[in-house]
Amino acid sequence: MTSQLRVYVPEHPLIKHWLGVARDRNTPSVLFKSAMTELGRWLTYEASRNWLPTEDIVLETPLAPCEATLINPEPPMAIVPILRAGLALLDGAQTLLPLASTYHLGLVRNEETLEATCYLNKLPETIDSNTRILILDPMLATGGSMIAALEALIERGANPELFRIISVVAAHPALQKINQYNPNLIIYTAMIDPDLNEQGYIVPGLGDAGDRAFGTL
Ligand SMILES: O=P(O)(O)OC[C@H]1O[C@H](OP(=O)(O)OP(=O)(O)O)[C@H](O)[C@@H]1O
Ligand SMILES: O=c1cc[nH]c(=O)[nH]1
Ligand SMILES: [Mg+2]
Repeated sequence: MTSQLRVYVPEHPLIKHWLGVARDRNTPSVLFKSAMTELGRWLTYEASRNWLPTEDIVLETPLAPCEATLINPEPPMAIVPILRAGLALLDGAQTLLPLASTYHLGLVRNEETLEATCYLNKLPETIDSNTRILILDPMLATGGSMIAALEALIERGANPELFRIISVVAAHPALQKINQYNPNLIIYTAMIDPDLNEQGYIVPGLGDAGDRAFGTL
């Protein structure tokens, strides 16, 4: 059996609500940023369900011994926001993963060729292959930026089986390209949109997520 990219679109009213707010062209930048924070929070919540390491222990309540399951703080964990737009998801993700290191990766698409280039790389030179890595980028359009990020992580030793990708709108062309690159990856997104326009923007999408989050339209 050949493997296939797993793309989860959680059915949650809060995710639908904040996606609607983010898509609306009349949403001002400050509210757009709040919507992204909330989407970062709830998509991370969904993605962490079968991903966070736990340990079973026995503790003492005030009354008796009791079995409990706690988060195991030992295995390394990292969040990689893809700047700029991925930064808008970071606050929400960090509230759920306070022990994770944050490695910033700045990528920008050339507006004509749609090729991504890296202008900031705060990844460590080597990454422990046991590191769970949450990659944040709200927009998966052609998929070029995400693949550049995946390559940078994998060449430093990270294990893609421990990655979770968080996006807000994922377009079919990006999903096809990521599936070709590595069909074992797992993506959590608020929505899958069908296509891109001639400028490489997702339609209907939500516009330029970086510009909307940081008020640079
Ligand atoms: O799938 P792709 O075709 O690569 O497009 C998606 C990328 O484009 C946007 O970044 P942009 O280059 O606009 O930078 P910004 O986040 O700083 O606005 C977006 O935030 C993604 O990183
Ligand atoms: O629709 C798109 C595509 C790429 N980047 C964005 O911010 N929006
Ligand atoms: Mg942008």
